[in-house]
Amino acid sequence: MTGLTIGLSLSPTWLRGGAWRDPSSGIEDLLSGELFIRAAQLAEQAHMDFVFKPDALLLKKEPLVTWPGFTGLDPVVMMSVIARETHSIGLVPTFSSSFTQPYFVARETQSLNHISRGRAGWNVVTSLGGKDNFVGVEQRTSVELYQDAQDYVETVRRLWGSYPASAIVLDRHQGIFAKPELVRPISSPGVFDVAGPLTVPAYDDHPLPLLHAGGSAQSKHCAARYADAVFAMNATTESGVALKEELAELAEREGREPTAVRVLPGLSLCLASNREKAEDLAAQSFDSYAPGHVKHWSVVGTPSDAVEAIVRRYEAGGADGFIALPAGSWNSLQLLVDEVIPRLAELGLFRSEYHSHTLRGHLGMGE
Ligand SMILES: Cc1cc2nc3c(=O)[nH]c(=O)nc-3n(C[C@H](O)[C@H](O)[C@H](O)COP(=O)(O)O)c2cc1C
Repeated sequence: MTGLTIGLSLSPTWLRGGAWRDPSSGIEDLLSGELFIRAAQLAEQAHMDFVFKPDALLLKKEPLVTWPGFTGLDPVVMMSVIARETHSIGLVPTFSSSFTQPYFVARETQSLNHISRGRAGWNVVTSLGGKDNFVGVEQRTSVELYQDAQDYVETVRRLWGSYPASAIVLDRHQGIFAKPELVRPISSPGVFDVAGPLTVPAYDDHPLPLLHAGGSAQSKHCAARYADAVFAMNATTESGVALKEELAELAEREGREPTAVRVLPGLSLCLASNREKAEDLAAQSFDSYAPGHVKHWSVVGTPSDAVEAIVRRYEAGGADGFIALPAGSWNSLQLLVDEVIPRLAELGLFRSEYHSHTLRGHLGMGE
């Protein structure tokens, strides 16, 4: 595996704190999709691997006084709109394995994969919460949630394969649409008694790339078995190195390559043309919410500071890339796109153009 993997979080971190109050923030378009189309188009301009939509299935009322908090669109609806306004960038919505049904998730993600012509992935989470919004969901321990998550992912993968791409014939002359003999019901492991087949044929005969976000021992076992990348919270290089080593060992035990699971820490980037301005921006935008909110790896400084921090961590083996969480203002995202990523490309650590138009292709998993 060579080069960085870079994703952009479409949780508008750059509008946090007081930043949304700036007249040019675009906050009015938070729910029209325009805000995220603009961000995704910028990410595509920098040839990033994917945009990724975190999700919450509950709303906390208190933060709404000062900023949007969990206010936001449904991930697949948002990604479907973005798919029509972009051409190459990967699209990774978040779906919980704790509350929703595998059939539903298999169908949504495979539909997005068609609409985007092979650019969809899935961020698997066991969820921050939301149990009370779903009928018939029991309280489960972390161990049970992750056991279910593994069965869930397995079921979704089998559903994706239940109506293979090769079943579609489209022979106008003979009037044959598909080969029903290739369409098969599935057997589901564990608690998910799902028969299939799916109504949506597979876009191609590969499973969609999986991202996973979590931190526990169970999460790492789940990632080692199924994930192609993890969205991690590694504030320090040392913790990133340790996570990479642990996942490499666990992946090998699962019969996978030690490099199969990329470690992508969240990287909070509060950028400006000089350090003083960046510090001011950080002070303004981080002021109004709880201290310690940036638990993530964080750079407050110039684009050169960001390049240096990224190169240092990558070369120390503490990350395979990062998920950008721009902070402070739109300008942090603009500087990431205009200065940080082109510099990484000049250093040979990132692509300077797309060589593929699918997410699998960007991740070097074959077309
Ligand atoms: C970096 C990171 C990002 C996460 N993103 C989400 C998310 O978008 N939606 C969600 O419901 N849960 C999210 N979670 C929560 C996890 O799904 C999980 O429920 C939680 O971390 C507890 O599991 P753990 O003990 O394995 O960390 C995230 C967790 C981490 C560490």
